Amino acid sequence: MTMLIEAERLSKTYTLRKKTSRLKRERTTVEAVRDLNLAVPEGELLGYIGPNGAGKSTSIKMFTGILSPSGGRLRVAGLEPIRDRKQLARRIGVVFGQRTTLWWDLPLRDSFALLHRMYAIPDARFRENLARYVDLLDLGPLLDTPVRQLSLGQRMRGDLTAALLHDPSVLYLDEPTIGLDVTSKMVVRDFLAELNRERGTTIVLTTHDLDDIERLCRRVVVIDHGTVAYDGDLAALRARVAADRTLVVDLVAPGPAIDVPGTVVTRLDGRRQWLAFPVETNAAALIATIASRYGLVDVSIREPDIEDVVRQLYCR
Ligand SMILES: Nc1ncnc2c1ncn2[C@@H]1O[C@H](COP(=O)(O)OP(=O)(O)OP(=O)(O)O)[C@@H](O)[C@H]1O
Repeated sequence: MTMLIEAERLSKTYTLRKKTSRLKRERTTVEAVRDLNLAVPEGELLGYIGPNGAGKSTSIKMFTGILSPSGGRLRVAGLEPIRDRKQLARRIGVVFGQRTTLWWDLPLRDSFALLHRMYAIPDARFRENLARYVDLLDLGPLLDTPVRQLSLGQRMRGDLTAALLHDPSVLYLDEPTIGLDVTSKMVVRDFLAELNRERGTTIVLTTHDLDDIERLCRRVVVIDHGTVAYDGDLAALRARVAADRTLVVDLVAPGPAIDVPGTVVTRLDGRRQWLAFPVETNAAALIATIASRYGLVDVSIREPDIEDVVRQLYCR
């Protein structure tokens, strides 16, 4: 199996200089990525998820040759990202949901023509790819529209095409469905699934939308505190940590975390507390115990969903 991304004990430390007085500056360091091990084979559709500040963007910036690692070993498509970044640029595509790589004032068609030149894509291949993606993403009627006049969903379809015209082996997507309506999300997801299936493009997908993961990814890597907290399939992740249900409790007044054996408070917000408890626990008995010791106003039970699964993984 050919590995497209190989990271061994990869790390990145940021150094910050903070002004503490008029003359003094203090140096602090942030270990954004530490000892990260990851191997992504060709053709994978990988969900790369984790809480805010976990180190996802930093690691992806290293995978794409934008940031140099502080330590460890990294190869992408057989290249060393920083040393070989020009060669690497031809092998990868990047889409950021929050930003566009297209030229704001130019019609889509002209942005694509510029990319044709920048990547020196052979004419026939450019024409063939453009026709294919314009058809799949229904961009025909929009080719002469300036990017600034496109809706978010239309722009995302344009960005996906722009990232793929040069036939990259790996496509990195950062929140590709953020802000999109349900229909546009479906278009993007169907397109990515087909791209991976038909062309074998390796996809690394970062998203906070767990529906994206559920619908697309066979394998999930959870990053936490700069390192891999879980690497495996989604079903096994769910099985590993989803054995908990959540009791949402409203108390008469805010107070300390409820202390009842067999439960763990996972969240506390004013009068409301969230308690994780194993599926096999008798919920009625648990509620009765809490009611006998705390001033209870309301309770509800939530079955585990994938967000809980990830949150519980972090808690552990
Ligand atoms: N340029 C920078 N200088 C200093 N610290 C940084 C820089 N970029 C990121 N960090 C810090 O590194 C850590 C990892 O950040 P990173 O952006 O990689 O996380 P993330 O998982 O992508 O988060 P999010 O989901 O919020 O995008 C955080 O503590 C962040 O504050």
